[in-house]
Amino acid sequence: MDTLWEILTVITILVVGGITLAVALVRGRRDKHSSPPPVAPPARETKTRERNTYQPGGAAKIDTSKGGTPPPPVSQTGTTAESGATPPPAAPAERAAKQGGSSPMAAADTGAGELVAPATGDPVQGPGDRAGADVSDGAPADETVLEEPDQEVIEHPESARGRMGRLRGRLAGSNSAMGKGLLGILSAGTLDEAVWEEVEDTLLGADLGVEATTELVDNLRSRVKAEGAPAPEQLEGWLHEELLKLVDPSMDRRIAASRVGDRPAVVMVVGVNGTGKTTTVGKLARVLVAEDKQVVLGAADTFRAAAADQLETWGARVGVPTVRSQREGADPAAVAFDAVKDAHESEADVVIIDTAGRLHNKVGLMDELAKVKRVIEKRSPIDECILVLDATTGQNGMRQAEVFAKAVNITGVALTKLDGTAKGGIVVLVQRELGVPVKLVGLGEGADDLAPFDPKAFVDAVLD
Ligand SMILES: Nc1nc2c(ncn2[C@@H]2O[C@H](COP(=O)(O)OP(=O)(O)OP(=O)(O)O)[C@@H](O)[C@H]2O)c(=O)[nH]1
Repeated sequence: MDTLWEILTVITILVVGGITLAVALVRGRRDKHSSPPPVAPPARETKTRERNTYQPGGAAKIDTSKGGTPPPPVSQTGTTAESGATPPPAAPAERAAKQGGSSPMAAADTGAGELVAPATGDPVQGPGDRAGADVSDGAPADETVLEEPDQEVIEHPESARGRMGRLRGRLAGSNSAMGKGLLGILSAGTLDEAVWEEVEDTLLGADLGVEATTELVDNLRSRVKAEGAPAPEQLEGWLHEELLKLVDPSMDRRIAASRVGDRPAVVMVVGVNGTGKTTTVGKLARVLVAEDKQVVLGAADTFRAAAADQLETWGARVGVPTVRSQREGADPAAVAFDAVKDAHESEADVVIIDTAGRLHNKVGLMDELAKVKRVIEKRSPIDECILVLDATTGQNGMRQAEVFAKAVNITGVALTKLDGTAKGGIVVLVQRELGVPVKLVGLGEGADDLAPFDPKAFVDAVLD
């Protein structure tokens, strides 16, 4: 009997133990399931960057085919861009490894030459020479952010088509004084030595430059000599022809803003501060958006924080993203590099890089621009380098142009503030001195007051 009890007790203990174990196991599992899940890294938000859907009415006038092999079809659904909040910056070391270069950039402050601010004539200066403090060449280390525009507030920029026609009044307003003056002098009576001198003075006063002035007057004199005293209309016709010859309609004024093979076109914009550089980049973005181009802006003017804000605002108005640094004084080459990278990844048509126009001194600025150029070229060739010149600055502007041309390979000029000067002859002077065409002209402060330069419309406006 005792044995029976013992067996029953053992069985009971085993059963109770088993049940307890089972309950504990079940609880344990439940607890495991109800515990908070491990914190997963935030999913990378991918944002579809939609193509700007604005369709310009009629054929756009600006020719953006330069350098562009026919663009491969770009997905209409757009391409992905990294989260708008945080950029995709690779770690500095990773970037350095990828890009190879590591030699520190030499300090650039040699104290040599200064650029002069166009409006004030003051030396342009800043708090320090950033180039001297830059990180290693080719290893951009500053964090950049991609500022995606708010798609709901997109403006529809005016098509470039016929802009110069609309803006002709502005051009004529200040420059037709020269044309009228010339026609007045030439039709006043006998074409003697005094008249030709007066013609020369008028042309020189319009910043045409000595060489072009002499050429134009010599040609006119030869025609008069060969064909006898002309009627005023004939003389006007000759003047028109000779001026047009000087402006040179044969120059290639296309802007490289179409995809080149399987990559975006890269446009770098340089110029002294105050010439209208950032404004021109913003206006150019609008021109390209009006032509249904997918544009990315790079705010590599990190010298002044407000410049990046200004650029971002221009971009946001037309749905164009801006790659920028939040830090004033960040490495501009890093920003430029990341902008080009973003444009590649988002399969944009073109990336436009705004650069600084002011540094401690000329040498520092030129070294920085040369570095920006070199670093961009580690990722992509530069297809266009546009120098922005203020038309009102005359010879000073020309000196600036020569300095910039030594640092970077200028491929075209944007001549701003032509609305506010009677010195339209600078178009000819710039082209001759630099050997590159004026491609764009700024004719006002309005958002759509930038026009592709049209030699005939220009000469018409001057002589009408
Ligand atoms: N009248 C006129 N004003 C212009 C034109 N283009 C630019 N401006 C004005 O010139 C001023 C300077 O323009 P910005 O674009 O800030 O010049 P910036 O060269 O970028 O100068 P920083 O940012 O200081 O380097 C602004 O007030 C513009 O509105 C133009 O074609 N005509």
